[in-house]
Amino acid sequence: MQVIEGAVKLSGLGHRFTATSHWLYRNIDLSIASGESCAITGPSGSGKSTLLTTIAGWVTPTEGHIEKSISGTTQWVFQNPFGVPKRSAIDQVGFPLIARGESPEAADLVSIELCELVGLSELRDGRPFHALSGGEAQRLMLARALATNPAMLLVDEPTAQLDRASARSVNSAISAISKTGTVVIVASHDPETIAACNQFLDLGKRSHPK
Ligand SMILES: Nc1ncnc2c1ncn2[C@@H]1O[C@H](COP(=O)(O)OP(=O)(O)OP(=O)(O)O)[C@@H](O)[C@H]1O
Repeated sequence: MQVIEGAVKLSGLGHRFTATSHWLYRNIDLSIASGESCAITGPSGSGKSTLLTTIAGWVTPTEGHIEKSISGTTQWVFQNPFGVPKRSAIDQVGFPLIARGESPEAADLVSIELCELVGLSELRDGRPFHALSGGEAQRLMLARALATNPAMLLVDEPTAQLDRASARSVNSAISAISKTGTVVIVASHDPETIAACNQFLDLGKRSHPK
């Protein structure tokens, strides 16, 4: 896979939804280089998803700024895997490539390579999406997000619905993905996801100045 150079840098980032509401977070300085991963952790309501959407560019921060010296798309992977139940799992990974005009054969080759990266080589057997376990389906979502070679991958609570063994397989996949050169940022409560990342930001351990 192509290695993408650059970084995502947050400087003095702070957010509150209205001028009178409390600050979710302030004074966040963070730099995540291509090939690195960062876990954003903290209790429910501490602002993890808000920070992810701000990094994606969907929410304008109340203060501070975000500099992205990466070129390429941003992809999201959400907590609940979704796919077309009766289509083969491999096909789901290749959809974004076919949508871009790649041939089915070329899309299959990339899909198989990406499935191997996330520990799903066995999906070559053509099994349908509905036959996957929760952990397999979540890793398939990671593979699909990678199909368009994104510069940044945002992942929201990838192991929240999984047992420990499945969660571990997803955490290994996240670790493998960041090594391909994508900036990976994961919102998570899972200590093993946090340990699988190069750095972490704990929103629960920050003060909330007025
Ligand atoms: N658009 C919005 N307008 C006003 N308040 C919002 C908005 N979006 C989120 N909030 C509030 O901001 C706080 C942080 O929400 P957020 O979803 O970022 O937290 P979180 O840490 O991701 O929580 P969880 O772990 O439960 O997913 C919550 O109190 C939420 O209700």
